[in-house]
Amino acid sequence: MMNYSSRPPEEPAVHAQDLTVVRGSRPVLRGLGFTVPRGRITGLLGPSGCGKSTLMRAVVGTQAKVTGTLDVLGRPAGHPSLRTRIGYVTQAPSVYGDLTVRQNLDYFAAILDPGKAGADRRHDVERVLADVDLTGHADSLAGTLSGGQRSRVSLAVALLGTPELLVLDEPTVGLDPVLRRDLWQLFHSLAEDRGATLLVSSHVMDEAERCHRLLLMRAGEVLAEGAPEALRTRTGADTVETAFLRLVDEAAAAARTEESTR
Ligand SMILES: Nc1ncnc2c1ncn2[C@@H]1O[C@H](COP(=O)(O)OP(=O)(O)OP(=O)(O)O)[C@@H](O)[C@H]1O
Repeated sequence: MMNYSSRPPEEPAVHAQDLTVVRGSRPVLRGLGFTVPRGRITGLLGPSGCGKSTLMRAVVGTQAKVTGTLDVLGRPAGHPSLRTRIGYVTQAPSVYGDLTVRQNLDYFAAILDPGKAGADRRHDVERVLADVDLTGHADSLAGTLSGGQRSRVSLAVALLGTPELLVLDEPTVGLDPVLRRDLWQLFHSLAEDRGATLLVSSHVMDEAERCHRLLLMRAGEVLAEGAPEALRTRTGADTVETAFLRLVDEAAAAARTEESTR
């Protein structure tokens, strides 16, 4: 299988220090420090509005008013050389409804690498169709697909360039359990067989166990990072959801102590 990453695995794919993002007039990410290891699936988990999409936008270089350090694949986030090395799938599927699935992929493949020979491009399109299990729908108009199928077309677009880093914003939202399981299997095969790094956001805590590593976020801050098992052990919890709630309580208690000693 194709290997997506040629870098040593010990260098993190993403390294953030004192990362702050202001949206409107308000800081929505405040002094974050974290790493995303290469070749692993890192889950970005936290409640709605805690800043997951903002953090992902900062990583892919589309977010304004970012300060602090944010290095991605060894370059500052947003560096032009990163464009072809990162695949980004937003929450809103970005495909043309009046083109078939294959036409969408042909179109994006041509934009991504205009110089590529037609046969190689067709090979790429067939590969990503198989990856997201849409070969049987290749000639359907994208506009006639279900929401979950359209999301998978967006994911296929992101896979066209064999990116080293895939940033997926809530990719399993609204999918039935079978499709969710299949997508997680694909994520694992991308990481384990091809060496890709995945940063996947979710506000569903039961997806946490499917990740190698977690960044737990709340209100613009990273509460904790580590493997699901380590976070459960550290907090004496049975599930990541309970671990998260204990970490929230711990953070609130620490804030009260700090307040009372001022
Ligand atoms: N365009 C904007 N202008 C100002 N504030 C914004 C804007 N977009 C988002 N925000 C604020 O930034 C904060 C973080 O939003 P963000 O979309 O990153 O959260 P999220 O964790 O991804 O939420 P969800 O899970 O609902 O997608 C929220 O408080 C939100 O209100």
